[in-house]
Amino acid sequence: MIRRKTAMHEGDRSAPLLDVEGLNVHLGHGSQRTRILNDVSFSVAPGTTLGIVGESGSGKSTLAKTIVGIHAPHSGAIRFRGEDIGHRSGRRRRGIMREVQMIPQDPYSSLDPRRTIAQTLAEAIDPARVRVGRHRERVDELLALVQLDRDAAARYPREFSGGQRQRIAIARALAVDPELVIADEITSALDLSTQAEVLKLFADLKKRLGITVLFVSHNLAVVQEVSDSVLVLLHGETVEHRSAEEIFRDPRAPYTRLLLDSVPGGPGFSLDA
Ligand SMILES: Nc1ncnc2c1ncn2[C@@H]1O[C@H](COP(=O)(O)OP(=O)(O)OP(=O)(O)O)[C@@H](O)[C@H]1O
Repeated sequence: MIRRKTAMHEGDRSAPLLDVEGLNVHLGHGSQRTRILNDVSFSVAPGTTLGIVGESGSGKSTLAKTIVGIHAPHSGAIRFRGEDIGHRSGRRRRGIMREVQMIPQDPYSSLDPRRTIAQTLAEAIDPARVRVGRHRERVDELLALVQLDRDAAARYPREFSGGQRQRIAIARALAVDPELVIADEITSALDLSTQAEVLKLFADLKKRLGITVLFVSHNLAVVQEVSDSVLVLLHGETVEHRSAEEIFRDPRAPYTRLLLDSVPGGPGFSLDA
């Protein structure tokens, strides 16, 4: 059964689920090694969404990948439910990582073309929570959650459109009942009307399941639709980090204003579109 996450945090709603402090990340090798993230700090309360915005190359994906353990921090802390996971490795880190799921950017390359949707989803299901005999039931439940028919289970990724594939990628991320979902540019590979559909689904799921989300996008208008607070990155540094309402009503940094001005059709991308 899909749980509603916020119920788990009734007792400590004020404690952040994710708390990043003074994060520095260096990438590359030898003399090519450069600082990609510089002293980045933020925290995310359970059940809320932090939008992370910035132009291409600002370090958004590096931040997401460092949180899920693909890159190691040079210094600083990444606390998940109070435990510093940034420098952890091995079983404990893998255990925590099941609770943090990333939805990748490109639904065309993120699904294994040789596996049916049922196989892809069943593989992601947590064996500790769902008995093998109940996998099919759980696959159906996940498909329903992302509004796909049951018969999608027996089909292969090539039989689906980009938007449908991204729904499947969302279902796969939700298969383990994660506490934190990192959505990395989940709509950027889709056309405009499909973007709106996937965003609407994602926003509904977020509300229904009470999951905590890091929503990464270069598009401030998209971020506005789904975020409670926003972190604006430029060249790996924090430009602005405030509530979404404040940032959109009164952007302080010139760079944030620039991002808002560059939104096609002006700010206010609507999920009702
Ligand atoms: N593995 C790596 N080794 C060296 N430099 C890297 C590596 N990955 C990313 N970079 C550099 O880090 C900077 C930030 O890249 P990153 O992908 O995090 O930005 P982004 O904001 O997510 O942009 P995009 O939306 O284009 O992915 C870029 O200058 C990029 O060239």
